[in-house]
Amino acid sequence: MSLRLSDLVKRELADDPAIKGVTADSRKVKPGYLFAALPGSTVDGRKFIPGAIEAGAAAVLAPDDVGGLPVPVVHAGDLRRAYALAAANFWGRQPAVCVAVTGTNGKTSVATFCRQIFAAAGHKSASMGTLGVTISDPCGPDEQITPPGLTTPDAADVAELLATLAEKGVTHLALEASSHGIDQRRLDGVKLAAAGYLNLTQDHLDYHGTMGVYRAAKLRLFETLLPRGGTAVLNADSDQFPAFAAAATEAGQTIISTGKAGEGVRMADRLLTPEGQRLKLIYAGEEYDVRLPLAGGFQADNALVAAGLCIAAGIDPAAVFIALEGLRGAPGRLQRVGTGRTGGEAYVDYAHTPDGLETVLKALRPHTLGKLVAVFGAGGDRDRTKRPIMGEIVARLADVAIITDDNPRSEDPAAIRAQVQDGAPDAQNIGDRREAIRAAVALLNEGDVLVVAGKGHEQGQTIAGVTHPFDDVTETAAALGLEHAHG
Ligand SMILES: CC(=O)N[C@H]1[C@@H](OP(=O)(O)OP(=O)(O)OC[C@H]2O[C@@H](n3ccc(=O)[nH]c3=O)[C@H](O)[C@@H]2O)O[C@H](CO)[C@@H](O)[C@@H]1O[C@H](C)C(=O)N[C@@H](C)C(=O)N[C@H](CCC(=O)O)C(=O)O
Ligand SMILES: Nc1ncnc2c1ncn2[C@@H]1O[C@H](COP(=O)(O)OP(=O)(O)OP(=O)(O)O)[C@@H](O)[C@H]1O
Ligand SMILES: N[C@H](CCC[C@H](N)C(=O)O)C(=O)O
Ligand SMILES: [Mg+2]
Repeated sequence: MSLRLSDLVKRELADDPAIKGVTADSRKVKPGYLFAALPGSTVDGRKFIPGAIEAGAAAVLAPDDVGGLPVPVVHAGDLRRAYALAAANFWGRQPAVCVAVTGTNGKTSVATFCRQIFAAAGHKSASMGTLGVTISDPCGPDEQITPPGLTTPDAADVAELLATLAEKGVTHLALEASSHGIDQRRLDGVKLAAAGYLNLTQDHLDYHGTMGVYRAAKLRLFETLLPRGGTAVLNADSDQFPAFAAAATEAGQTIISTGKAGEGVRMADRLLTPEGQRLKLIYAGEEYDVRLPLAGGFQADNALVAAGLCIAAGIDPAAVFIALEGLRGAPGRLQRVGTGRTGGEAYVDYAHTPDGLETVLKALRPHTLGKLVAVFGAGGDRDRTKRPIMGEIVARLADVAIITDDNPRSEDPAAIRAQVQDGAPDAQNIGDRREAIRAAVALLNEGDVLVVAGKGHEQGQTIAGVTHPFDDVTETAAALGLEHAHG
């Protein structure tokens, strides 16, 4: 079957060429492609129309009149949405059941939990997000089909990946909806059965400007992306829960609220155990006693949202709660690395926001008989206003704070560290991350706990536009004198 431009943009067209692909990047255009000329945040895609046509573009999607072109031009007010819908129409197939999750922190954890629960219930499943795309086959090993990249990929990549997953027999997909991704319409072509909301705390103000605009981006998942009749799974313990519940109600969705204040999946009790935690959950009047093999109250919050999404996706609730007992944490999220030569435990975690740091340090405190040591930093070319707040939180909640570099990107690393230090005047300041990790490990004794925060699974340190290989787990294990990190 050959698709015409009119099939993609759903309009009657006099000039209706066959379309062979859809992209917003002129460098990816091949003969017969539809090129979407998106005015971006750094360059104006309209600049690349001549190059795209030279490369063989058969049609152009543009925001306004771009003047006499030799190929048909389709205009759209909401161009990014039109681009996402055209890509979805081009690629066609999607896994039968897609669920999405948003929140400042915890999206990757929830997406990987959903993938595991779906697989435990016998479905070929996948997750898409910060860690890339991973498929779980109930009868075989996991398969990673794309490496880590954007949390929510470009709309054409999303459409192609969904078609690839459906082709591979994946029936259940959980995807991360970043605020950038929702705002830039990267998910507008995805047919969602359910959507989850975790929390809204400070991050990304460089992009959104204010918390109100940031919140509006996340609300759009419920206002626009999740259809009427879909299920909204909402963490009732978040202070922003009322706004998300109101949006879901307004949009005609069923709500499953979760957490201590939840009425859908309610956490009636939580007990710390050496293996993780024991949860008493109430769902539809039934009580479930769940041994969650993960540390940290935040992982219980994430597990409940994942459970709600899987129930909304049609999985038998009893099977969902049993599956929680087999969950593995996402790599680099409160991942235990090992024990120091003179005792103490070291963890790698991905906390890179004020609330993430506060949450992980509070989660580790009950496991710390001695001192709590934190190595952390803040990313360059990202929200600057979060830096001193992150410093203040670590200075308050850890016993030893060591500020180091975390992807300074194009910024001066020492200037970023100084901004973090504004909130943590007494913290040590060691720019070189390897040296900072070694200094922290050297402090460890029996009963102490170290968390190396901010990079989690990342495999590189980006300095002045160059990414140098760097892995917190490997570096921490080496500093501990271990050959391999223990899980
Ligand atoms: C600020 C931001 O989100 N930018 C993303 C956005 O870029 P943009 O639309 O502003 O693009 P631009 O660079 O101004 O270019 C405009 C247009 O010209 C096109 N172009 C450009 C050059 C050329 O030669 N030819 C050409 O056609 C581009 O493909 C684009 O369509 O769309 C691009 C394509 O999808 C993304 O690669 C790019 O991500 C940049 C690299 C990025 O770093 N994004 C981060 C901040 C991000 O999106 N993070 C979120 C959140 C993570 C979290 O939750 O913490 C994520 O989902 O990963
Ligand atoms: N529910 C939660 N509440 C607060 N903090 C959390 C929660 N879940 C995870 N965290 C913290 O945030 C870190 C990142 O978790 P995760 O990768 O699951 O979040 P994310 O939303 O996918 O992040 P990103 O925005 O980079 O994609 C964890 O390592 C932990 O420190
Ligand atoms: N998705 C997040 C990841 C931040 C990870 C941290 N290591 C950093 O570089 O700031 C972002 O792009 O803001
Ligand atoms: Mg993520």
